[in-house]
Amino acid sequence: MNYLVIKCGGSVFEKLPFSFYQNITKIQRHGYFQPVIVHGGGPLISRLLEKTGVKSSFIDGLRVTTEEVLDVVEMALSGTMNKQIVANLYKAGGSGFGLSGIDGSLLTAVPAGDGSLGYVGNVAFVDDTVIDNLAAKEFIPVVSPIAMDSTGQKYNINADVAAASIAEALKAKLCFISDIPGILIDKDGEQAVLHQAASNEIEQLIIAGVIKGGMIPKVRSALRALENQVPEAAILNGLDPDSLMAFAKGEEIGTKIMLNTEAGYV
Ligand SMILES: Nc1ncnc2c1ncn2[C@@H]1O[C@H](COP(=O)(O)OP(=O)(O)O)[C@@H](O)[C@H]1O
Ligand SMILES: CC(=O)N[C@@H](CCC(=O)OP(=O)(O)O)C(=O)O
Repeated sequence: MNYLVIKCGGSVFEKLPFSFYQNITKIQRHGYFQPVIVHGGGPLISRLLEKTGVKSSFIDGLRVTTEEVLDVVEMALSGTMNKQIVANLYKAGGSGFGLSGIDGSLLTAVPAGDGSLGYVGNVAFVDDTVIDNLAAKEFIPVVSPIAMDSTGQKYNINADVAAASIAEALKAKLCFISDIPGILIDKDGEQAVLHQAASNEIEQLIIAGVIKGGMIPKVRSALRALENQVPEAAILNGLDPDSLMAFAKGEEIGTKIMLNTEAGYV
């Protein structure tokens, strides 16, 4: 199956035009790709945490996750966000199937980093047969990034990380739908979109503080995916109703993330 992994960011979710969902169903119906949606929901999680008085902080764009935070993350992602995306797809004529990384053991997690992030995980294994089975029935999988380890302990996976891992397993093209037109840099005192970004430039931009916060897991996950047989990765603007379809048709749009070798660096 020719998959396209579409990571839908919480930053843009509430502002996405209806045509975004229509385009996903068109991409499937016209046979461009079988879409797989992986979604975040950072702003909703933050709002719910604030309401319940639970404090959380970020390290390099990753939310430090205590047991209390994890409960809220799961509620927001696997509940509200996941089902709203399935409902939006339905209104656009598509058949979404909502699941988290826990369901069918789609994603197996391992703890991320040195433990200072709490219950934040990385993906050790993706059971792509779960996706294949849904796609064979013409469902559009809609995945929330919660996963278990081999003992059944749950983890909060950053949605960019989960999307990249799923794209790696499916060897699929990958796009990150966010609230910016791509990686923004300062050019002659004005903000400009970097249309292509290679590994070495990306690391320099992180060190310089130009790429920060939630953009860090996005670019790092994209680079890792490209190193693991993902053919293409781009950051697209969800507010531009044509960007997803343009990417699906092979046009260069947003920021194309590239490995150094691809970009001509040694
Ligand atoms: N150089 C950069 N160019 C564009 N956005 C950046 C950059 N550095 C940091 N960001 C931030 O990254 C955000 C996107 O990441 P995030 O908030 O996690 O979004 P999403 O929910 O779509 O994953 C942008 O809204 C912007 O505030
Ligand atoms: C570990 C980690 O950072 N998890 C994220 C999961 C949601 C997410 O990634 O949402 P966006 O795509 O909207 O950023 C979080 O708790 O916010």
